[in-house]
Amino acid sequence: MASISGISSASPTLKRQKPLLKPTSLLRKDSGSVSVSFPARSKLADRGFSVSVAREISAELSTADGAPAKKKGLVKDPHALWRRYVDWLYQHKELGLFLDVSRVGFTDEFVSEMEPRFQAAFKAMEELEKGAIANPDEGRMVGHYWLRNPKLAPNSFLRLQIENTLEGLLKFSNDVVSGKIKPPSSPAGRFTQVLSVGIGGSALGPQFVAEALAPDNPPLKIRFIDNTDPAGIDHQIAQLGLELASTLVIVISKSGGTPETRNGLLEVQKAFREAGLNFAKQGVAITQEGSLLDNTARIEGWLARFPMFDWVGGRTSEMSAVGLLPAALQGIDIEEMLAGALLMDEANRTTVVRNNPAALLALSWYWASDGLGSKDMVVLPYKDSLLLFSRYLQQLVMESIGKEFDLDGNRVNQGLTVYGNKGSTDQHAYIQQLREGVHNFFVTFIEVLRDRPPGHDWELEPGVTCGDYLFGMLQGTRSALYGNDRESITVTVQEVTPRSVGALIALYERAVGIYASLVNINAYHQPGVEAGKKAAGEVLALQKRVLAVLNEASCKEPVEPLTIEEVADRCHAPEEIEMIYKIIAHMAANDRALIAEGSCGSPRSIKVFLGECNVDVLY
Ligand SMILES: O=P(O)(O)OC[C@H]1O[C@](O)(CO)[C@@H](O)[C@@H]1O
Repeated sequence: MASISGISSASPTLKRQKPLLKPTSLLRKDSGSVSVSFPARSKLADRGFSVSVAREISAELSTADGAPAKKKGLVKDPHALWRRYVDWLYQHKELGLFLDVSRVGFTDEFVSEMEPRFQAAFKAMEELEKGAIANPDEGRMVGHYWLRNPKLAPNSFLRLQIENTLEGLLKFSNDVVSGKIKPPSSPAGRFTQVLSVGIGGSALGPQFVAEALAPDNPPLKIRFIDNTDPAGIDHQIAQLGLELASTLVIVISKSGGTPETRNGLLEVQKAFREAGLNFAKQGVAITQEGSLLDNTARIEGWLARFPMFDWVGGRTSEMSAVGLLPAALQGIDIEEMLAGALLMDEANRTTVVRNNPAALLALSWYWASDGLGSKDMVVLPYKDSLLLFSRYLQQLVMESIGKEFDLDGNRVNQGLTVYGNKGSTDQHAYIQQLREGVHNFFVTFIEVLRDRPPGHDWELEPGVTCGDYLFGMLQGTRSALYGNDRESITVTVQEVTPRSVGALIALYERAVGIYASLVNINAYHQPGVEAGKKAAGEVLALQKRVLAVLNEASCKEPVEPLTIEEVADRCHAPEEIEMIYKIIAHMAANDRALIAEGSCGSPRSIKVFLGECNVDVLY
């Protein structure tokens, strides 16, 4: 199998004992002085990849007079700043997209120092696009770039898979929208609603795109179940009401075994049964071939199944069936989304950093956060329809970059925190802190030049429209933050269209990939989330033991209420007493356990039993 040149595929766990280099004094950029020293220089420095190298670059970059480059501070002279703006402004003519990194303070020396690392990242990206095992821990190729340009796929089998899936989902969505494919027993005579069941990468892209691009009156309206919260699920089903009969349920899960999604499916199927509806005739699965979900859908004869490919990660799946099918059903032009992404990918293939928008983003992130995630990325789109972009980017960036080990097995605890909502709304919330409070962030403004469709604008005061205010708020905040040494990036698009949204997604997917190479981590796996899933499984297993113990005591004559200590002892899990208390408190809050004595506020006082004895499970 191919592997990316220059990147070791060694298992991270093999070398985890390596000591972490710790700065002996703090890096203080804000105070205008940088003071960092290290107990030892990393052996990896020469390899041009590791986090310790990032620290060294931050610390050692020198100007002609020997002062650290970062000590220079931000350019403030208006003429020099204008020159910097013009010099660094990136424009993608065809997409009408601009990227301004002039308000990030990287120096020319820094850019030169980073050049070899960028060239290595470009090489790695080239290998990835050719089909290298770019996700070594999972032994997987990483192929989301092929989705918008199937000719790039490393073999004709994969190319055909992509093309056939796209063709199939376009036909399916056309048939649903036109009413050729219809629900079996709806008075509407056609599907009117989509209920999407999925979580994480199987929800965030479709949610973002729906909010950004769905027309005011879509052919099918979309709702989401993206959690195992029973009340949230009930709310979605209740909102559908009688329209459940004309709801197309799309269950999305790459693995086909994610518990939250399975629970959502079971809850929806129950609602269908209770309404006397045949779920299979209204169910669609998007999952890997042969997964549990795929097999269920096949055996139960669901309306349709679409593949999720092994080589597409959840957080980069918006241009696969995961994102495209829900979008198409809402009347969104998915071919335009793909075209925008393709154009952006092409631009991101240049190996000249200043002409490569994704590289410019990665460069800015690296500078602003010292290649260590020392500053958070606040994403502020000044456009309501882009509200969910920050939430979408949160997963894309944090699940990709937030890693314990680098590709050489060194413990690095990398990350880049992303949060934000929208402007100017957030100016009336937390931007007070950004301007004046703790300096632990940089901002990305997303600017949309077109305020509203042509012909609808009016001046709400002489010479000023509503959109002018939005523009003014963005520019004012950018200036005010910079005036207080807060760095920012601005991405500008003409309009929020399928093409520009496709381009934005592709821009950030690539920036994440390049940044991951710069800091030498695997962007394409997520070992950390497994720990939480495993622990949740253990809690549920313990709950079953607690139930069995309570059931046995509750089947006695007379019923024997138990203290938490007694339950823990009888479960042979005295060390789990706190968790047992929480399990019992949760069951009591849901009327599944009854408190005979005491109250949950004082755990030692409780005596608990079950309202009913279940003789079938007595052991
Ligand atoms: O599509 P699936 O397999 O249900 O996974 C959903 C999400 O869960 C994660 O695996 C994290 O638990 C994400 O990476 C993924 O997008």
